Amino acid sequence: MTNFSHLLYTLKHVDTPNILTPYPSSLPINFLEKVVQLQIEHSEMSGLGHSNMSGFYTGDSRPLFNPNNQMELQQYPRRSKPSISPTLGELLKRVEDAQSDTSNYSTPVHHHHQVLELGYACSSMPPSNPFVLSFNNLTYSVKVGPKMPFSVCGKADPSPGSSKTASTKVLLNDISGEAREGEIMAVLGASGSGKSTLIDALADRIAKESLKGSVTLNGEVLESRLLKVISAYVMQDDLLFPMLTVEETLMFSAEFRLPRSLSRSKKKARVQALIDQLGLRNAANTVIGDEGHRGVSGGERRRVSIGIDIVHDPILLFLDEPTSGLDSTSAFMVVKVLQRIARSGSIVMLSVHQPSYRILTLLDRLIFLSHGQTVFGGSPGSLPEFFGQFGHPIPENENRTEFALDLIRELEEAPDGTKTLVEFNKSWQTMKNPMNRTRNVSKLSLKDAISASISRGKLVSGAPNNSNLTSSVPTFANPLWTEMMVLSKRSLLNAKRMPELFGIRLGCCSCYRYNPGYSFLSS
Ligand SMILES: Nc1ncnc2c1ncn2[C@@H]1O[C@H](COP(=O)(O)OP(=O)(O)OP(=O)(O)O)[C@@H](O)[C@H]1O
Repeated sequence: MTNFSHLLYTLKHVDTPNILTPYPSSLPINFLEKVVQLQIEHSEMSGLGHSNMSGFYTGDSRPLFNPNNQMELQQYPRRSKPSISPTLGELLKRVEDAQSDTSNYSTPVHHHHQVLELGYACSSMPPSNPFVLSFNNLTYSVKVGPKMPFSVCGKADPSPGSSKTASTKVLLNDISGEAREGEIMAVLGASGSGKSTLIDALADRIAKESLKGSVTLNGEVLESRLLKVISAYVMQDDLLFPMLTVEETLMFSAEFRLPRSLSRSKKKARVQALIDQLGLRNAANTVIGDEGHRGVSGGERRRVSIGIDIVHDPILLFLDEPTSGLDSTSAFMVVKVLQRIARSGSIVMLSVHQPSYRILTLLDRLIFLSHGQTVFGGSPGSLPEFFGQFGHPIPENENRTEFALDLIRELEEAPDGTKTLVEFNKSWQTMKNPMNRTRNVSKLSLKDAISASISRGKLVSGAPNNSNLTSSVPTFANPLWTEMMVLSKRSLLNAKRMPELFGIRLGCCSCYRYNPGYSFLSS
């Protein structure tokens, strides 16, 4: 068996599919060495070695995939305590261990895998100080109405009353909540309720100056640069190259985002692992496709999009409507993958329009929005109690979220709107959790928590272990020329497989180039 097929074989037979690659997109080239150093320090401190592998298999032992690498849909999720899934570094370590076990014992094999020698034994137990993302009193408003006063050369139109009728639209109004490592928090609400705006606000994708309130991770305000390194944002639209296969697409992402110091074979191994984790084994060699070319299904496409963004195993994962446009089975599979990502030590925040009952069972916390205000915040299990006490008990056998969303819509049409529900939610929150604002129980500082996370195999930060995280987070994993090369190679490969499109583009470029020149000459 070749090394590569052995890797695949082993991946199929390890107990969990949660295989994420632990290198962030924005790591410096020397980051790897820092991680190695940290890992060595960690293993020295904990005294852990290969012999501790046995403890590694505890936690959620339910397989996500069946032996044929299809996503296991029959195993209907039971609501239980969040379990821990190993990180990609841990899984690859297993693979490499398995490889060395089956190799010739008399020949010492020197795998250069110290990068992957993470504190894997830690995964057998949940981290005692998980990451806690808190957002408090988030308020965001924009100016709407007539255009900004006409400005010439940066000077505003001084005519009186030119901006008199401009009004302010509040998109988020005093939103608070808390999301924890290992959990999926879902933002629900009707169209236009502010779901995407909230996700954007948390992901630092709207102007900080216009956003009031605070977003903290483990009690510390998140700097934009640090957030970039430890988070990923998956957009609603899948912007993929149609003529690349799933495997090629993920490989280009790995080459782009993972540091140059990581060998190509390791990147390949990570992509293979990611393919299994995303349940894309059967589609690995299928092209993405578009209107003119048959390709992967919508659900597979969405999972490829997610894979591209999580190739670096982020701590925070934001997704804007990851299930939109998918049938219920595909949507469930996407959220199931997200649950595994969360269980590996991430916080997953997503917006969702109307989750099915099955999807609801995968979500840990919900926030319902109405016109930018919170009308419910809590676990899916507390929905019946909440609406029961509000005087609108959810009938048995009724989809809880559908009921809640229908009721919210009805209230929105009433003269008083959702005011009573907003007020009721506030008093409910105070009653259920009087210490709401101080529930951040993580005793670790953000820097230590990130270091601990790295030592578990989630290589999430480009910051050195012993430096000021917020001031020295580097931005890019690879130099510009490497990125340019990867992007060009990707475009060329796609164009080569679509010669007709390539010809049209070439024709257009020639026209654009020669037309102005010809006009200039003839004038
Ligand atoms: N820059 C802006 N200026 C004015 N209004 C805006 C701006 N951005 C968003 N809005 C409005 O804010 C409201 C919330 O938008 P948002 O996209 O967050 O809603 P949503 O709940 O995600 O909707 P959907 O489910 O349809 O995506 C909408 O009414 C939208 O029109």
